[in-house]
Amino acid sequence: MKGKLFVLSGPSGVGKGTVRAALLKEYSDINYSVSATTRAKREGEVHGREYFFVSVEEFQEMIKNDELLEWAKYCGNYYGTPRKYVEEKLKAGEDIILEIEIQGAEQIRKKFPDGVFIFLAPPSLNELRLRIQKRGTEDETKISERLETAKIEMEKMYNYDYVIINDVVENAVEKLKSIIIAERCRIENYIGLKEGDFNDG
Ligand SMILES: Nc1nc2c(ncn2[C@@H]2O[C@H](COP(=O)(O)OP(=O)(O)O)[C@@H](O)[C@H]2O)c(=O)[nH]1
Ligand SMILES: Nc1ncnc2c1ncn2[C@@H]1O[C@H](COP(=O)(O)OP(=O)(O)O)[C@@H](O)[C@H]1O
Repeated sequence: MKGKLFVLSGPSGVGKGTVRAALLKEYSDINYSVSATTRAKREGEVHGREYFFVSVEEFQEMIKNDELLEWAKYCGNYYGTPRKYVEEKLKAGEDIILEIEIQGAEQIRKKFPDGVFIFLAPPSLNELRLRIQKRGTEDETKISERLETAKIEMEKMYNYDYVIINDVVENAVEKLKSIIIAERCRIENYIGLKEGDFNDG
């Protein structure tokens, strides 16, 4: 069985990282694709764990060499998904989750129409501002920029397969798990398999 591609998207500060980390604690059989970025490393971030932190030149080289499945410029920095890891895992029958912004998700949708696209939405824009402020990783100018971007991003919600409103983290994680369980049970996954091939417990 080919692996499934899950794409978690939504505005900055909505809680994608928080929800994804909680999911991965429980679902060790989902692989997280670490992105490349040109943005400055935040305190506590580790190269190869949160991101592969690269220079603009290195990022452009990756684009040129077709090493990225998708990439986007977001609030002044480049972000992209390394192709090799994702392709290898899917081919090996393992599931992958991408946590990316909206423009990147649109590119992935074109390349992987069978992917599962999940939009994480804030309870309100005001709550979104509070979350970004509380996280304390951006100054006021950057926060305003992200909030302006968020307004445009919210309009894209209807292009997704699922919407999860991240009111309480535990509830959002439960919903994400339910989506993953349901998607793994789809009849399409079993077409062409023989009884002896059923191995998902
Ligand atoms: N298109 C794309 N977006 C990404 C990728 N990696 C991260 N992002 C998104 O880029 C945006 C900014 O990320 P970041 O600077 O880490 O801020 P944060 O998500 O608010 O913590 C977020 O919406 C991320 O989900 C990627 O590989 N491709
Ligand atoms: N459901 C929630 N309720 C309250 N705060 C949350 C919730 N989900 C995430 N947060 C907080 O909001 C901030 C942004 O979350 P984060 O996961 O970094 O968002 P993103 O990855 O989408 O930018 C963090 O400080 C996080 O602890």
